[in-house]
Amino acid sequence: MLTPDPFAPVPVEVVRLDADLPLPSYARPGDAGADLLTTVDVTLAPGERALVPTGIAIALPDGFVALVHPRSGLAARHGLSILNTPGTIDAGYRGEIKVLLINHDPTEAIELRRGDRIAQLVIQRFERAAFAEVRELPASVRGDGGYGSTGGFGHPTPRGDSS
Ligand SMILES: O=c1ccn([C@H]2C[C@H](O)[C@@H](COP(=O)(O)OP(=O)(O)OP(=O)(O)O)O2)c(=O)[nH]1
Ligand SMILES: [Mg+2]
Repeated sequence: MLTPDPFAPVPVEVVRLDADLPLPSYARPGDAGADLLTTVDVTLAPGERALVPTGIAIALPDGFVALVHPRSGLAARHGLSILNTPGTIDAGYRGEIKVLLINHDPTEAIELRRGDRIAQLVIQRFERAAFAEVRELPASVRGDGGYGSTGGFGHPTPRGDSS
């Protein structure tokens, strides 16, 4: 039986605004994230953020979104993250993809060089909601409990006992 290829690639048109740097690419087969590069040298002091250009602009098919995620290795080793993680690239956006990097390390600056891999782009399908106003929402087990209503690190506390 023919099974559909779950990894059939989604066609995405790309313009290289910086012709000397390569297209985004997947480091390993099956990876979800294609690495994005910085086109500029940038130094981030502890706590500092910067909007960093990647040199690419894309056109996603309708019904798809690209999400800009941090790279875990840079986060673990250097404290580098993305302030608005994940960044949302709308299908209709034709401008340069930029990454809002932030240095969470309390003491060390982070030095990035042009061509360094700073983030990864995950392409997904998404749903659009048809918002329908109602007077009252249907009942649910959770109700309006949130923000730790099930307890802390341990097992969830029984319902009605959030102390
Ligand atoms: O990390 C990001 C996030 C966004 N964008 C671009 C693509 C996206 O389609 C557009 C708008 O992003 P968003 O909707 O998150 O920002 P906003 O503050 O709501 O801006 P707008 O009013 O333009 O929607 O900016 C990036 O290049 N990088
Ligand atoms: Mg917006």
